[in-house]
Amino acid sequence: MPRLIKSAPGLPPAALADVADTVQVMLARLKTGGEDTARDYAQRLDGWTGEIVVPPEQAQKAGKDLSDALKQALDYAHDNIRRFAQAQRASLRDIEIELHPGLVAGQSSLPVGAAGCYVPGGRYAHIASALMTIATARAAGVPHITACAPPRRAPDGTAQGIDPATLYTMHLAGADTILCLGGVQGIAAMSYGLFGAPPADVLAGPGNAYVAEAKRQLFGPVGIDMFAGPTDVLILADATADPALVALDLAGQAEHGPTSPCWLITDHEPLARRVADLMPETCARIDGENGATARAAWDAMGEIILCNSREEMAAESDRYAPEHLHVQCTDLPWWQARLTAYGSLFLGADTTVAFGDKASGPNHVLPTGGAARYTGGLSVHKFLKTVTWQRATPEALPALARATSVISRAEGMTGHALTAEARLATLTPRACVANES
Ligand SMILES: NC(=O)c1ccc[n+]([C@@H]2O[C@H](COP(=O)([O-])OP(=O)(O)OC[C@H]3O[C@@H](n4cnc5c(N)ncnc54)[C@H](O)[C@@H]3O)[C@@H](O)[C@H]2O)c1
Ligand SMILES: [Zn+2]
Repeated sequence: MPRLIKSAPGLPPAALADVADTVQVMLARLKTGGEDTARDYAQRLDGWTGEIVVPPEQAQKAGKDLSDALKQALDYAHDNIRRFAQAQRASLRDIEIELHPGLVAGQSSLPVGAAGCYVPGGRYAHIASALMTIATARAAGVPHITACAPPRRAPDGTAQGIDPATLYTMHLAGADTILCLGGVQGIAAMSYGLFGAPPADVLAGPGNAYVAEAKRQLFGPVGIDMFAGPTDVLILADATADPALVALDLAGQAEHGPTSPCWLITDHEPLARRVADLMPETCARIDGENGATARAAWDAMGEIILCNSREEMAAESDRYAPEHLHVQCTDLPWWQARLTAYGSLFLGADTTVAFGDKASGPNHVLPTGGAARYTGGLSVHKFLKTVTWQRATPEALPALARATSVISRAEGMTGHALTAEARLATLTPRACVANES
């Protein structure tokens, strides 16, 4: 049986009901009040009274004050993320099959007409998120991409436009319309087609509880990538792992926020104890407020689980179904073959989760809170529809129409039977005989 070396006391029950109620009221107001209501929320919640639509020239110009090092890093990350998404798209092949003589059916992947990409920006400037959603929608072939991000606050509290690096990246990744709008009002503007953008068919991108709840409530008339909660990470480490590096990887991801779970599963008790000892000083290595955030997340949400074997470790990991799963053990092929529930897998001590968060290629928008049991992360597939088609010629009709007629009558659906039988009636006796023989 696995044993807890450090347990997670958790947080006081979150006011989730409040978020749901707030979002419901906001969406209803935004639906009727449109752009005026969106502007009103932008002012009230984010202090923003400037233009909502950012012209492409302004987005491009936002790059001029960025350092060359940042622009090169963004180009590197964009190239990896775009090429990974393009390879996903290329892996999808249309199919066509002759099921019977005269009966042909097929399947194609078609992009949605318009995507809405949310780029979060309240606490941090999530520059990489712009690449993850927009470049992926572009690779899927979506003809119109709207992207929104909240205005940032200057140190004196006054609202300014979208963070310049984020804005530049939204343009770089290929957004057609950029809105300076955050939270529920941003999601609603993209979904309802405000400010000149076409209404989104799919909404994608991470965000805080208000953003996630707005997407959840709008789902139905509009598609969403997934419902995302606080980010989480799980590290699997054996006796060969470096405790200092494991502690740093846990603390580094705990920086996301005080509600972000970070778990360590190991079969080596000295490692478990050493990491537990190292965590406070490791969190303190992270500058300023972020160090305190990581420490709060570790204290409330961090867990260390000691298992008796690697089989037990793998089973326990699958039960957690983490968003990010980092294996710092020997025999990586064994782990890759064995593990079945994760958003994205990071194989080996050299492959830190931050690589995937920022620059390596596979998407960082991933299922949280155990949702990796039933879904993977954001990919071109979320912007594509798998549609089917079929064509029947007279040669197929005797068998096909008869089967349809018999099943329809057995179901009591006479109208359906009649439509099938009418096709049989169009056949010349010769065709019928030819097909029956
Ligand atoms: N899993 C991932 O792939 C991933 C990547 C990047 C970011 N994230 C997540 O994105 C989130 C970013 O959150 P954030 O808050 O910093 O930025 P955000 O952009 O998601 O939210 C900011 C907006 O929240 C709205 N808001 C704030 N308080 C409100 C209130 N009381 N009522 C109504 N609306 C309110 C404001 O309109 C503001 O514009 C984090 O939870 C982070 O973990 C996840
Ligand atoms: Zn991260």
